[in-house]
Amino acid sequence: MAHFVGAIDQGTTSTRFMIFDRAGREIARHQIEHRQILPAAGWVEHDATEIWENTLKTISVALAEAGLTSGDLAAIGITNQRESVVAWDRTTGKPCHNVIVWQDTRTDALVSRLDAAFVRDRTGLPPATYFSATKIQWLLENVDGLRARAEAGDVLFGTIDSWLIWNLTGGQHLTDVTNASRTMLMDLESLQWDQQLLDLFGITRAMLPEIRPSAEIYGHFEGVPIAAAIGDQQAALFGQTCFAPGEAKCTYGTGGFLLMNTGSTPVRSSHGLITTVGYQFGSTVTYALEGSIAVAGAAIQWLRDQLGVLDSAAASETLAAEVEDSAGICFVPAFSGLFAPYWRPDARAAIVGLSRYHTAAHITRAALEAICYQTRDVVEAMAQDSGTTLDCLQVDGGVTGNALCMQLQADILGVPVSRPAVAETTALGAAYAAGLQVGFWHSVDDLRANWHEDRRWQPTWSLERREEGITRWKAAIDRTLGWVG
Ligand SMILES: Nc1ncnc2c1ncn2[C@@H]1O[C@H](COP(=O)(O)OP(=O)(O)O)[C@@H](O)[C@H]1O
Ligand SMILES: O=P(O)(O)OC[C@H](O)CO
Repeated sequence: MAHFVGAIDQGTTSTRFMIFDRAGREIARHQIEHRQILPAAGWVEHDATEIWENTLKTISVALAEAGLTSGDLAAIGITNQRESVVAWDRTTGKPCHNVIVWQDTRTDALVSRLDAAFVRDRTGLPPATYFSATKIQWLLENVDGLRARAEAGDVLFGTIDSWLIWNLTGGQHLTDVTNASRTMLMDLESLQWDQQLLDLFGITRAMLPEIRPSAEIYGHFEGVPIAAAIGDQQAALFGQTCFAPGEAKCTYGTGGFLLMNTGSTPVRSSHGLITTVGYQFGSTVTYALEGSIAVAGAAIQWLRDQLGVLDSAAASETLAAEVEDSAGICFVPAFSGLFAPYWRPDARAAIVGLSRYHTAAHITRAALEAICYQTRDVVEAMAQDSGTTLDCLQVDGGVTGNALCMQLQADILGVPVSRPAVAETTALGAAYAAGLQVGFWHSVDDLRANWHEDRRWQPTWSLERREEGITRWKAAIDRTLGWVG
């Protein structure tokens, strides 16, 4: 009898395999970072083979460390960084190019030619370099011989879920609907590839995977059913047990992503949010509104890796705590332009207000504040679009390990911030979806009972201080616009 469920969480910076028991408790995990390949300004790539090898390794090490074998797993769920595109050879299974990552802005010019109203209406997405369609178009137009091979049926495309399903199951070319909803190629109502969009980007249907619900048996790996695939932010929504309309969470990883469950109908945004599929079980579809922030923890990574002012991401908390505030500076980390709610590809990052007085501690504190101000911007847009004002923000993801940042978030939002006991809600959500599919869990009520609060931060700033900060932040945003393009 299998007592556990496993989840592969293939994120932007690392791949982890986690094992959960029936109470949703973590039994084991193994995590491996992969290389961030930055070939030119604005370009971000990963090595698909490295990601696949890391996936295999994390599964075997986590099982070994827990003293388990694959036979102890009732199912495996997959969750993944979304939008990033892989192209691979159907016969050899070898990638034809590096993964073009969601943060990559090389397709700026292709995006600027799109009819924004048409794309938004069909897909729920504002045209942006963020999504998969122009990345596939770029590969077809720029990799020698790729279009001819793809049209002959020799090359397959997919997001990371498809790449992992293909490798784990020995050749199933499938994707789940939440990932498909991020490609800018899927009709949000029919949940199928849209022929007009395929024609627009020069993509043929046979190059793409079949779209399937978020939970079903896609195939087997070492005899274990691969029973769910779900984009990482939607998985976190599920792992945070936001099953009812109006329930929302914010995940702070490389980027930041606020998602609100909107029930069985797609809610169209008029305030700069995305309409997306939350999850699909059988024929029941749940939609979500999403505020996507391109750079959250990535700003801390940048301070660590590019500027070298931090030894580790965690050191950002101690350094930022050395000063009482950011002494009037603002850091807008628009490295990939600005996503929600601005959608300005022409923005680039800036630190404004600097004088000789300022130190690395002020800049680090401003980076943490930027994560929180960006989140406040999307919380505001969410309230305008959904008519629902959050009275508490449920949070998760790597950055939530930073207590100072979460205190700043409560201060800047003016509402409490709550972190669950299992902060790895992305992996947990994928495990939940897979476990429900195979009957390991029986209903979402079982899952709700597993949610426990670990820590809550209460707002401490006066309204005046909050408003002053927001005004300064908006002025800083204005200064980043129109820098490129
Ligand atoms: N204590 C911390 N303070 C601030 N940022 C952190 C902290 N720990 C991790 N991070 C940031 O969180 C990100 C990793 O979080 P994770 O949820 O694993 O992201 P992803 O799924 O995008 O790979 C990195 O960008 C890292 O810089
Ligand atoms: O890998 P993460 O957690 O930063 O998530 C990336 C998102 O899926 C991009 O849309």
